[in-house]
Amino acid sequence: MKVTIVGAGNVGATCADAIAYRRIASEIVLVDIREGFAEGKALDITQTQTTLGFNTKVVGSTNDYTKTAGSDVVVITSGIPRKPGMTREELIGINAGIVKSVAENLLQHSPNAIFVIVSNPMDTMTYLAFKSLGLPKNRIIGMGGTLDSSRFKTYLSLALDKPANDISGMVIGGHGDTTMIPLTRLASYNGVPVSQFLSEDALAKVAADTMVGGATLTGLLGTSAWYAPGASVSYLVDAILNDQKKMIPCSVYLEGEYGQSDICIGVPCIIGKNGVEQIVDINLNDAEKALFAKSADAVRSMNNDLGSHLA
Ligand SMILES: NC(=O)c1ccc[n+]([C@@H]2O[C@H](COP(=O)([O-])OP(=O)(O)OC[C@H]3O[C@@H](n4cnc5c(N)ncnc54)[C@H](O)[C@@H]3O)[C@@H](O)[C@H]2O)c1
Ligand SMILES: O=C(O)C[C@H](O)C(=O)O
Repeated sequence: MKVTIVGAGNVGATCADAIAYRRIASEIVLVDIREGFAEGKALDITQTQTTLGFNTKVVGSTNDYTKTAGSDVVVITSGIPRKPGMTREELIGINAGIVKSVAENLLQHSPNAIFVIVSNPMDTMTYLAFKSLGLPKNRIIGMGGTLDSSRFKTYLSLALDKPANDISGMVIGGHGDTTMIPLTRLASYNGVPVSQFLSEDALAKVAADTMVGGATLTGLLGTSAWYAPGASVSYLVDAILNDQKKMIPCSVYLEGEYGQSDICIGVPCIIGKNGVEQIVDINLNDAEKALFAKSADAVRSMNNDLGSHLA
Protein backbone atom coordinates (compact mmCIF):
# COMPACT_ATOMS: atom_id res chain seq x y z
CA MET A 1 0.00 0.00 0.00
CA LYS A 2 1.19 3.52 -0.81
CA VAL A 3 1.04 6.55 1.49
CA THR A 4 1.90 10.12 0.55
CA ILE A 5 2.71 12.68 3.22
CA VAL A 6 2.86 16.34 2.21
CA GLY A 7 5.01 18.45 4.48
CA ALA A 8 8.34 16.82 5.35
CA GLY A 9 8.79 18.92 8.47
CA ASN A 10 8.72 17.80 12.07
CA VAL A 11 5.30 16.14 11.95
CA GLY A 12 5.36 14.85 8.37
CA ALA A 13 8.79 13.26 8.62
CA THR A 14 7.90 11.70 11.96
CA CYS A 15 4.74 10.27 10.37
CA ALA A 16 6.85 8.78 7.60
CA ASP A 17 9.39 7.39 10.05
CA ALA A 18 6.70 5.73 12.18
CA ILE A 19 4.79 4.31 9.19
CA ALA A 20 8.04 2.97 7.71
CA TYR A 21 9.48 1.17 10.72
CA ARG A 22 6.05 -0.14 11.76
CA ARG A 23 5.76 -1.64 8.24
CA ILE A 24 2.28 -0.14 7.80
CA ALA A 25 2.79 0.68 4.10
CA SER A 26 5.06 -0.72 1.39
CA GLU A 27 5.80 2.72 -0.08
CA ILE A 28 5.91 6.23 1.35
CA VAL A 29 6.30 9.45 -0.63
CA LEU A 30 7.31 12.57 1.24
CA VAL A 31 6.59 15.90 -0.51
CA ASP A 32 7.78 19.37 0.44
CA ILE A 33 8.31 22.69 -1.29
CA ARG A 34 11.73 23.25 0.23
CA GLU A 35 14.30 22.19 -2.39
CA GLY A 36 15.76 18.79 -1.53
CA PHE A 37 14.21 18.74 1.95
CA ALA A 38 11.82 15.84 1.40
CA GLU A 39 14.50 13.92 -0.52
CA GLY A 40 16.88 14.37 2.40
CA LYS A 41 14.34 13.27 5.01
CA ALA A 42 13.41 10.23 2.88
CA LEU A 43 17.06 9.19 2.43
CA ASP A 44 17.76 9.63 6.14
CA ILE A 45 14.74 7.44 7.04
CA THR A 46 15.84 4.86 4.42
CA GLN A 47 19.23 4.65 6.10
CA THR A 48 17.53 3.29 9.23
CA GLN A 49 16.33 0.16 7.35
CA THR A 50 19.22 -2.07 8.41
CA THR A 51 19.24 -0.98 12.04
CA LEU A 52 15.43 -0.95 12.50
CA GLY A 53 14.81 -3.92 10.21
CA PHE A 54 12.19 -2.75 7.69
CA ASN A 55 12.04 -2.65 3.85
CA THR A 56 9.51 0.13 3.26
CA LYS A 57 10.38 2.18 0.19
CA VAL A 58 10.60 5.85 1.20
CA VAL A 59 11.13 8.51 -1.47
CA GLY A 60 11.14 12.30 -1.39
CA SER A 61 9.88 14.85 -3.87
CA THR A 62 10.28 18.58 -4.15
CA ASN A 63 6.77 19.55 -5.17
CA ASP A 64 6.49 16.88 -7.90
CA TYR A 65 3.10 15.29 -7.36
CA THR A 66 3.52 12.76 -10.17
CA LYS A 67 5.51 10.66 -7.67
CA THR A 68 2.44 10.54 -5.41
CA ALA A 69 0.22 8.92 -8.07
CA GLY A 70 -1.97 6.06 -6.94
CA SER A 71 -1.62 6.66 -3.20
CA ASP A 72 -4.10 4.78 -1.02
CA VAL A 73 -3.84 7.31 1.82
CA VAL A 74 -2.59 10.89 1.64
CA VAL A 75 -1.65 12.91 4.72
CA ILE A 76 -1.51 16.72 4.78
CA THR A 77 0.88 18.21 7.33
CA SER A 78 2.01 21.12 5.14
CA GLY A 79 1.73 24.59 6.64
CA ILE A 80 3.16 26.51 9.54
CA PRO A 81 3.03 25.46 13.19
CA ARG A 82 2.27 27.86 16.01
CA LYS A 83 4.81 29.64 18.18
CA PRO A 84 4.50 29.85 21.98
CA GLY A 85 1.59 32.05 23.02
CA MET A 86 -0.32 31.54 19.75
CA THR A 87 -3.55 29.62 19.25
CA ARG A 88 -3.93 27.03 16.50
CA GLU A 89 -6.71 29.17 15.05
CA GLU A 90 -4.26 32.01 14.32
CA LEU A 91 -2.66 29.83 11.62
CA ILE A 92 -5.74 29.90 9.36
CA GLY A 93 -4.61 32.86 7.25
CA ILE A 94 -1.48 31.10 6.00
CA ASN A 95 -2.46 27.44 6.17
CA ALA A 96 -5.85 27.55 4.44
CA GLY A 97 -4.38 28.36 1.04
CA ILE A 98 -1.62 25.78 1.47
CA VAL A 99 -3.99 22.99 2.51
CA LYS A 100 -6.46 23.70 -0.30
CA SER A 101 -3.84 23.69 -3.06
CA VAL A 102 -2.06 20.63 -1.65
CA ALA A 103 -5.35 18.73 -1.35
CA GLU A 104 -6.28 19.52 -4.95
CA ASN A 105 -2.84 18.46 -6.22
CA LEU A 106 -3.10 15.19 -4.32
CA LEU A 107 -6.58 14.39 -5.63
CA GLN A 108 -5.47 14.99 -9.20
CA HIS A 109 -2.93 12.14 -8.88
CA SER A 110 -4.71 9.86 -6.39
CA PRO A 111 -8.45 10.02 -7.18
CA ASN A 112 -9.29 7.14 -4.85
CA ALA A 113 -7.20 8.15 -1.84
CA ILE A 114 -8.40 8.61 1.71
CA PHE A 115 -7.32 12.01 3.03
CA VAL A 116 -5.92 12.55 6.54
CA ILE A 117 -5.76 16.24 7.48
CA VAL A 118 -3.25 17.29 10.15
CA SER A 119 -2.43 20.96 9.48
CA ASN A 120 -3.95 23.46 11.89
CA PRO A 121 -6.47 24.73 12.67
CA MET A 122 -7.23 21.11 11.95
CA ASP A 123 -11.05 20.97 12.18
CA THR A 124 -11.36 23.96 9.85
CA MET A 125 -8.70 22.61 7.47
CA THR A 126 -10.63 19.32 7.36
CA TYR A 127 -13.82 21.22 6.57
CA LEU A 128 -11.97 23.17 3.84
CA ALA A 129 -10.65 19.93 2.30
CA PHE A 130 -14.12 18.36 2.40
CA LYS A 131 -15.76 21.37 0.75
CA SER A 132 -12.97 21.81 -1.81
CA LEU A 133 -12.60 18.21 -2.97
CA GLY A 134 -16.24 17.12 -3.18
CA LEU A 135 -15.39 13.62 -1.95
CA PRO A 136 -17.70 11.45 0.17
CA LYS A 137 -17.36 12.29 3.87
CA ASN A 138 -15.89 8.90 4.74
CA ARG A 139 -12.72 9.77 2.81
CA ILE A 140 -11.85 13.03 4.63
CA ILE A 141 -10.49 12.44 8.15
CA GLY A 142 -9.10 15.10 10.47
CA MET A 143 -6.46 13.84 12.91
CA GLY A 144 -6.57 15.51 16.31
CA GLY A 145 -8.65 13.37 18.66
CA THR A 146 -6.20 10.48 18.37
CA LEU A 147 -3.43 12.73 19.66
CA ASP A 148 -5.59 14.44 22.29
CA SER A 149 -6.77 11.05 23.56
CA SER A 150 -3.16 9.83 23.82
CA ARG A 151 -2.35 12.89 25.93
CA PHE A 152 -5.49 12.33 28.02
CA LYS A 153 -4.43 8.74 28.74
CA THR A 154 -0.89 9.88 29.52
CA TYR A 155 -2.08 12.43 32.08
CA LEU A 156 -4.44 9.84 33.62
CA SER A 157 -1.52 7.39 33.76
CA LEU A 158 0.62 9.94 35.59
CA ALA A 159 -2.19 10.80 38.02
CA LEU A 160 -2.89 7.11 38.70
CA ASP A 161 0.77 6.08 38.59
CA LYS A 162 -0.32 3.17 36.39
CA PRO A 163 0.68 2.08 32.82
CA ALA A 164 -0.89 4.26 30.14
CA ASN A 165 -1.66 1.16 28.06
CA ASP A 166 -3.99 -0.09 30.80
CA ILE A 167 -6.08 3.06 30.47
CA SER A 168 -8.97 3.76 28.11
CA GLY A 169 -10.05 7.30 27.38
CA MET A 170 -11.32 9.50 24.56
CA VAL A 171 -11.32 13.18 23.69
CA ILE A 172 -14.02 14.55 21.35
CA GLY A 173 -14.96 18.03 20.13
CA GLY A 174 -12.68 20.55 18.48
CA HIS A 175 -8.90 20.21 18.41
CA GLY A 176 -8.44 23.48 20.25
CA ASP A 177 -7.09 24.66 23.61
CA THR A 178 -10.62 25.58 24.71
CA THR A 179 -12.75 23.34 22.51
CA MET A 180 -11.66 19.77 23.18
CA ILE A 181 -13.69 17.58 25.56
CA PRO A 182 -11.79 14.90 27.55
CA LEU A 183 -14.52 12.42 28.53
CA THR A 184 -13.49 11.83 32.16
CA ARG A 185 -16.85 10.16 32.95
CA LEU A 186 -16.11 7.35 30.47
CA ALA A 187 -12.38 6.88 31.14
CA SER A 188 -11.35 3.63 32.79
CA TYR A 189 -8.35 1.79 34.25
CA ASN A 190 -8.63 -1.84 33.15
CA GLY A 191 -12.38 -1.36 32.78
CA VAL A 192 -12.84 0.28 36.17
CA PRO A 193 -14.04 3.92 36.00
CA VAL A 194 -11.14 6.21 36.89
CA SER A 195 -13.48 8.16 39.19
CA GLN A 196 -13.07 5.24 41.61
CA PHE A 197 -9.37 6.15 41.95
CA LEU A 198 -9.16 9.91 41.37
CA SER A 199 -10.98 12.80 43.05
CA GLU A 200 -13.10 15.24 41.05
CA ASP A 201 -10.35 17.85 41.44
CA ALA A 202 -7.70 15.43 40.18
CA LEU A 203 -9.86 14.51 37.17
CA ALA A 204 -10.51 18.20 36.46
CA LYS A 205 -6.75 18.83 36.42
CA VAL A 206 -6.19 15.89 34.05
CA ALA A 207 -8.83 17.31 31.71
CA ALA A 208 -7.37 20.83 31.91
CA ASP A 209 -3.82 19.57 31.27
CA THR A 210 -5.08 17.56 28.29
CA MET A 211 -6.81 20.56 26.73
CA VAL A 212 -3.61 22.58 26.69
CA GLY A 213 -1.39 19.60 25.98
CA GLY A 214 -0.32 21.02 22.65
CA ALA A 215 0.33 24.52 23.99
CA THR A 216 2.35 23.10 26.89
CA LEU A 217 4.69 21.37 24.44
CA THR A 218 4.86 24.39 22.14
CA GLY A 219 5.95 26.43 25.17
CA LEU A 220 8.68 23.90 25.98
CA LEU A 221 9.80 23.24 22.39
CA GLY A 222 9.27 26.64 20.75
CA THR A 223 7.21 24.92 18.05
CA SER A 224 4.49 22.26 17.77
CA ALA A 225 5.09 18.78 19.09
CA TRP A 226 5.92 16.04 16.57
CA TYR A 227 6.58 12.64 18.13
CA ALA A 228 3.07 12.00 19.48
CA PRO A 229 1.41 13.67 16.48
CA GLY A 230 3.46 11.54 14.07
CA ALA A 231 2.67 8.38 16.03
CA SER A 232 -1.02 9.34 16.08
CA VAL A 233 -1.08 9.68 12.30
CA SER A 234 0.59 6.27 11.95
CA TYR A 235 -2.04 4.77 14.30
CA LEU A 236 -4.82 6.19 12.11
CA VAL A 237 -3.18 5.16 8.82
CA ASP A 238 -2.67 1.63 10.23
CA ALA A 239 -6.39 1.40 11.07
CA ILE A 240 -7.26 2.41 7.48
CA LEU A 241 -4.74 0.29 5.56
CA ASN A 242 -5.24 -2.79 7.72
CA ASP A 243 -9.02 -2.41 7.97
CA GLN A 244 -8.86 -2.57 11.75
CA LYS A 245 -12.40 -1.23 12.54
CA LYS A 246 -10.97 0.66 15.54
CA MET A 247 -13.08 3.29 17.31
CA ILE A 248 -10.98 6.46 17.06
CA PRO A 249 -12.13 10.05 17.69
CA CYS A 250 -11.65 11.88 14.38
CA SER A 251 -12.76 15.17 12.87
CA VAL A 252 -15.36 14.26 10.26
CA TYR A 253 -18.19 16.01 8.40
CA LEU A 254 -21.45 15.84 10.37
CA GLU A 255 -24.95 15.76 8.88
CA GLY A 256 -27.02 15.83 12.06
CA GLU A 257 -24.92 13.48 14.16
CA TYR A 258 -24.45 14.79 17.70
CA GLY A 259 -26.96 17.51 16.82
CA GLN A 260 -24.58 19.23 14.39
CA SER A 261 -24.53 19.73 10.61
CA ASP A 262 -22.18 21.26 8.04
CA ILE A 263 -19.15 21.09 10.33
CA CYS A 264 -16.06 18.89 10.79
CA ILE A 265 -15.39 18.15 14.46
CA GLY A 266 -14.11 15.28 16.60
CA VAL A 267 -16.53 12.41 17.19
CA PRO A 268 -16.01 8.68 17.81
CA CYS A 269 -15.60 6.88 14.47
CA ILE A 270 -15.09 3.31 13.33
CA ILE A 271 -12.03 3.50 11.08
CA GLY A 272 -11.32 0.85 8.44
CA LYS A 273 -10.39 0.38 4.78
CA ASN A 274 -13.15 2.78 3.69
CA GLY A 275 -11.99 5.48 6.09
CA VAL A 276 -14.83 6.61 8.36
CA GLU A 277 -17.08 3.55 8.28
CA GLN A 278 -19.43 4.60 11.09
CA ILE A 279 -19.96 7.56 13.41
CA VAL A 280 -20.71 6.13 16.86
CA ASP A 281 -23.30 7.78 19.12
CA ILE A 282 -21.98 7.28 22.66
CA ASN A 283 -24.96 8.76 24.52
CA LEU A 284 -23.40 11.90 26.01
CA ASN A 285 -25.00 13.22 29.19
CA ASP A 286 -26.53 16.70 29.31
CA ALA A 287 -23.33 18.38 30.52
CA GLU A 288 -21.26 16.71 27.78
CA LYS A 289 -23.87 17.63 25.16
CA ALA A 290 -23.66 21.28 26.27
CA LEU A 291 -19.86 21.24 26.03
CA PHE A 292 -20.08 19.66 22.56
CA ALA A 293 -22.52 22.32 21.33
CA LYS A 294 -20.25 25.08 22.68
CA SER A 295 -17.23 23.46 21.01
CA ALA A 296 -19.09 23.21 17.70
CA ASP A 297 -20.04 26.90 17.88
CA ALA A 298 -16.35 27.81 18.24
CA VAL A 299 -15.28 25.57 15.36
CA ARG A 300 -18.08 26.88 13.15
CA SER A 301 -17.01 30.47 13.76
CA MET A 302 -13.53 29.51 12.54
CA ASN A 303 -15.05 27.99 9.41
CA ASN A 304 -16.74 31.32 8.76
CA ASP A 305 -13.24 32.86 8.52
CA LEU A 306 -12.41 30.68 5.50
CA GLY A 307 -14.09 33.23 3.25
CA SER A 308 -12.84 33.09 -0.34
CA HIS A 309 -11.00 29.82 0.26
CA LEU A 310 -14.39 28.10 0.10
CA ALA A 311 -15.17 29.57 -3.31
N1 LIG B 1 -3.66 17.87 14.04
C1 LIG B 1 -2.71 17.71 14.97
O1 LIG B 1 -2.89 17.00 15.99
C2 LIG B 1 -1.36 18.39 14.78
C3 LIG B 1 -0.25 17.99 15.55
C4 LIG B 1 0.99 18.63 15.33
C5 LIG B 1 1.10 19.63 14.36
N2 LIG B 1 0.00 19.98 13.65
C6 LIG B 1 0.10 20.97 12.58
O2 LIG B 1 0.80 20.38 11.48
C7 LIG B 1 1.43 21.41 10.71
C8 LIG B 1 2.89 21.08 10.50
O3 LIG B 1 3.56 21.15 11.73
P1 LIG B 1 5.16 20.88 11.77
O4 LIG B 1 5.58 21.00 13.17
O5 LIG B 1 5.46 19.66 10.99
O6 LIG B 1 5.70 22.15 10.93
P2 LIG B 1 7.08 22.24 10.12
O7 LIG B 1 7.28 23.70 9.84
O8 LIG B 1 8.14 21.46 10.79
O9 LIG B 1 6.74 21.47 8.75
C9 LIG B 1 5.81 21.98 7.84
C10 LIG B 1 6.38 21.69 6.45
O10 LIG B 1 5.41 22.05 5.48
C11 LIG B 1 6.12 22.49 4.35
N3 LIG B 1 5.22 23.23 3.45
C12 LIG B 1 4.74 24.47 3.60
N4 LIG B 1 3.96 24.78 2.54
C13 LIG B 1 3.95 23.69 1.73
C14 LIG B 1 3.33 23.38 0.49
N5 LIG B 1 2.54 24.27 -0.14
N6 LIG B 1 3.54 22.15 -0.04
C15 LIG B 1 4.32 21.25 0.57
N7 LIG B 1 4.95 21.47 1.75
C16 LIG B 1 4.76 22.70 2.31
C17 LIG B 1 7.25 23.33 4.93
O11 LIG B 1 8.30 23.50 3.99
C18 LIG B 1 7.65 22.49 6.14
O12 LIG B 1 8.72 21.63 5.83
C19 LIG B 1 1.17 22.71 11.49
O13 LIG B 1 0.06 23.39 10.96
C20 LIG B 1 0.86 22.22 12.90
O14 LIG B 1 0.07 23.15 13.62
C21 LIG B 1 -1.22 19.39 13.83
O1 LIG C 1 -0.65 22.32 19.48
C1 LIG C 1 -0.11 22.52 18.38
O2 LIG C 1 0.31 23.63 18.01
C2 LIG C 1 0.10 21.38 17.41
C3 LIG C 1 -0.92 20.30 17.54
O3 LIG C 1 -2.22 20.72 17.26
C4 LIG C 1 -0.82 19.58 18.88
O4 LIG C 1 -1.90 19.40 19.52
O5 LIG C 1 0.30 19.19 19.22
